Amino acid sequence: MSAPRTLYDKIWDDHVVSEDENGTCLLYIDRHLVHEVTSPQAFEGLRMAGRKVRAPEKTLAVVDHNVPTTADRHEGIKNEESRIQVEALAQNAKDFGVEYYSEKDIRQGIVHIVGPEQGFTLPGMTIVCGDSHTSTHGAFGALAHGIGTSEVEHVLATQTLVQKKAKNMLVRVDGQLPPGVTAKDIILAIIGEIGTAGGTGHVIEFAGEAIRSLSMEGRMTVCNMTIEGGARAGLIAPDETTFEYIKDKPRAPKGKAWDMALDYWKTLKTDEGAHFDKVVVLDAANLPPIVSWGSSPEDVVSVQGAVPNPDDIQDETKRASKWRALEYMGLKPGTRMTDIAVDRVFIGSCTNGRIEDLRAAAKVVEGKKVASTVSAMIVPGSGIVKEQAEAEGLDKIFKEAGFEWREPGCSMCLAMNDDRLKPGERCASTSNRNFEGRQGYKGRTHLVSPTMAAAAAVAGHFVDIRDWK
Ligand SMILES: CC(C)[C@H](C(=O)O)[C@@H](O)C(=O)O
Ligand code: SF4
Repeated sequence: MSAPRTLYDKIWDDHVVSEDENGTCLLYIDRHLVHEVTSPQAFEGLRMAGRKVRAPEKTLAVVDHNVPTTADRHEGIKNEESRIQVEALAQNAKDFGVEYYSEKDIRQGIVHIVGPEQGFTLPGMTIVCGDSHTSTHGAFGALAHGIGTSEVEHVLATQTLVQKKAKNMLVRVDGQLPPGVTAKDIILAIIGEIGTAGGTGHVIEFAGEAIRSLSMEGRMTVCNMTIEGGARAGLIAPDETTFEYIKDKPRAPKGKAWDMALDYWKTLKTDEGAHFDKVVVLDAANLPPIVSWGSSPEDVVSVQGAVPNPDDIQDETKRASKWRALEYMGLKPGTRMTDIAVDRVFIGSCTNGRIEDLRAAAKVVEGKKVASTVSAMIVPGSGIVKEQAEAEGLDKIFKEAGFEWREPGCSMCLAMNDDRLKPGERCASTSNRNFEGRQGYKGRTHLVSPTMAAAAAVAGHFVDIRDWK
């Protein structure tokens, strides 16, 4: 009998092409997602070396970061810099024979929403993209992580990646989530617990009853933010929920190929007794809805809590950095989270821009109005999400409540397109990063779940969604 292995061990072992004495491996890559920000130099490198894309059929390109979300897309992109980046990807995809979803394609959207939606993301695969939130795809039991631009070039040219194996970490969330508490709160709580460096050097497998009970959308939210906990990738073993989600996706295997794939996918779980280098256990029943207060995703507190006092921190460097965060955020220790007023609300991003997120938010705002002091918008994660939401009438609910209903893209998740916070503006955001300037110069970001963001839009300040009527 061979030694028991983790899910990560299994996927890793199945993809090692070669290994040298110091443990550096060449790993086969099954799927490569490409967006306009991190690919131009990579394609240029290929062009200069006279190389081709090794496996165009395993590569998929889509524009997301730079596309405007307001304009009619047939009018073209007005912002010069954005237009150049978008056109470069279109040209590169054409020159190298890679499938490409342009801003006019219904399948266009945020790369991490598009992959799963198309069935391009499947269990047991190695998946890379020149983007840190590639960890999202780990929700399917795929080994998925972000790579840099020189690695993008390497994968385009060879369909392999040079990698050293990471350590195994287990995060188990036992029990059931209370009503009003979501996948977003789980992952914010985990990062609050382990810190932004807690997963460094590890691949995290998420397990336990609360994780098992999540939909695929919820699992993607959890894995999406694994990178914010410092880990290389996040993984959730595939199960019936996974298979059900994948079944009729355009690129999912069909017929006999489906049956064979399913047989393999069912082996993708950690063996009993497999070794984890680090283990963290949380109880779902104790989790509240969470709001971030600072400029790091680890700066989190229960919505029932208050802005903490950095003076309570022992470590001098950390204390100074948290004071700086409070100054940036324009907050004082002791302020109750529910007393913090917001100017903007952003519901979208690869963390929470999927159909289920929009359904949950719509339920909260139905028949209500966005506060007069707030400007709020909904940005579906893809054209398919947008279409589905409109078929269900969610757009009407949002528009009647006073939300803007936008075109798909990364939007205000990061200040790379026209959607930005103005200096000093405070935003309840369903995205994943709250660094200084992330949503715009001097903008103030509070990370929350879609239902918490929706409720804040109506109330004008944070509210405990568990009290919502
Ligand atoms: C622009 C891109 C390289 C970046 C990333 O790697 O994650 C972005 O998507 C982000 O979320 O900060
Ligand atoms: S939505 Fe945000 S986090 Fe996701 S890929 Fe786009 S910029 Fe990065």
